[in-house]
Amino acid sequence: MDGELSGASEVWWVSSQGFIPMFRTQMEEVSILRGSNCRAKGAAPGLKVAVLGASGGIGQPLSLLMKMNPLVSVLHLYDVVNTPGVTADISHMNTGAVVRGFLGQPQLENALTGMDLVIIPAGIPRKPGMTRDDLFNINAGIVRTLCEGIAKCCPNAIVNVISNPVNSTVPIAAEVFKKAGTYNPKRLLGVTTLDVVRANTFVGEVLGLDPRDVNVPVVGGHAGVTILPLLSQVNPPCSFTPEEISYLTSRIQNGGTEVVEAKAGAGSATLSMAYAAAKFADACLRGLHGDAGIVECSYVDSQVTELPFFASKVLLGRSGIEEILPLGPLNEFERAGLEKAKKELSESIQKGVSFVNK
Ligand SMILES: NC(=O)c1ccc[n+]([C@@H]2O[C@H](COP(=O)([O-])OP(=O)(O)OC[C@H]3O[C@@H](n4cnc5c(N)ncnc54)[C@H](O)[C@@H]3O)[C@@H](O)[C@H]2O)c1
Ligand SMILES: O=C(O)C[C@H](O)C(=O)O
Repeated sequence: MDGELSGASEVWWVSSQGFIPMFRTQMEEVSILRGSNCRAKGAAPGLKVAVLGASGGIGQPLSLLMKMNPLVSVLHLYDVVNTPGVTADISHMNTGAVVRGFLGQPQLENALTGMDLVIIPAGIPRKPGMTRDDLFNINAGIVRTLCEGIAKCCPNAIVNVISNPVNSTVPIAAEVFKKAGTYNPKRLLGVTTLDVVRANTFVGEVLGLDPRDVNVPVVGGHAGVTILPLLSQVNPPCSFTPEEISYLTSRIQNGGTEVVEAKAGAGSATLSMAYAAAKFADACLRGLHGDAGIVECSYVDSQVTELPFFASKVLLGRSGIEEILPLGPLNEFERAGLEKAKKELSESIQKGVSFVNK
C-alpha cells in the first residue's frame, strides 16, 4: 500500500516500488496527504533555519540540536551527500520543527528559499600538521558557491559561517554579497563561539569554578595567534599568575589543534563545535525574536580596529548585529597579542577578498 512513511512529511514516499526519495513542494504534500487520508502537518509559527553541510561531522549533531530549538519551525538540511538518511533520522524527533532534506547543487535554491538563518559548516576539516589556512583552496570555493545561492534566494537571512579558515571565509562571503548587491554587514557573522566555550572551560578548571559561570571575551579571529583571550576581562573578576596566563592563552589558542591531534587524522572538533554553533545560532534566533541584551563574540565587519573584519563582543537583535562593543581596556600582554593577531588577520582577510575579485 502506498503511504507516508512518517508523520513528519516530506522525506520518503513509500510506494509499491519501494522507498522513493522525494523532495516535494508543500502543495504536493498536502494533496498527497489528503488523498491518503492523513492529516496535513503545517509548520508552527517560528523561524526557518538551513544547515549547509548537514551530513558532516559538525552538520549532523548541529542539525539535531537545531531540531531541538523551540524557536525553529522549519529546518532545511542541505549537503552534497547523505541528506536523505540524516533527514529521515532527525525528522523522527518529536519536537516542533518540520525537517526537509535537500541533496546536491540542483536543490540548493529550494533549500535556501525563505530562510531566516543559514548556518554553514560545509567544507573539509584539518588533519594533523595542517593549518586552517591549508583548507583555503577547497573551502573558499565551497563558501563562495553557497553564498551565491544565499544572495539569490534569501538575501535577508542571517548567515553564520563556520567553515575554515573563518578569518578568510567571512571576507569571501562579504565579497560575494557585495558583488550581488545584497551585502548587509549586520547579517554576516563568523562563528568563533568555540574559542569562548574553550576559554570558559579552561579558565573554570584553573579557578575551580563551574564553566557555565565563567565568561571570557575572546577577540581577534579564529586561528592560532589571532585567537586573543582577554583574561584581564574575565567575568567574574579574577586574577591569574603569569604562568596561568601563559598556559591559558596557549591552550585556548591551540584548542583546535589539540583536538585535531587527538583525532589523529579523523577530523577536527565536531561535537564541541556543534554545541558552540547551536549556542550561537540560538543567540541569533533570540535576537531575531526580539529578546534584549544578547551579547556574543563573533568575527564580523568591524571598525573596532583598522582591519575590516575583527572578532569582538556584539549585541544581537532583530536586525542581526545591533551594535559592536568596544574592546575595553587591554593590559600590556594583550596589547602585544593584539598586534600579532592583526598582522596575521590582515593577510587572511586580503586573501579572501582577492579570491573573489581575481
Ligand atoms: N568555526 C569553528 O570554530 C570551526 C570548528 C570546527 C570545525 N570548523 C570547520 O568546519 C568545517 C566542517 O567540519 P566537519 O568536521 O563537519 O567536516 P566534515 O568533512 O565532517 O563535514 C563537512 C560536510 O560538508 C559537506 N560539503 C562539502 N562540500 C559541500 C558543498 N559544496 N555544499 C554543501 N556541503 C558540502 C560534506 O559533504 C560534509 O558532509 C571545516 O572547514 C572545519 O575546519 C570550524
Ligand atoms: O582546529 C580546527 O581545524 C577546527 C576548528 O577551527 C577548531 O577550533 O576546533
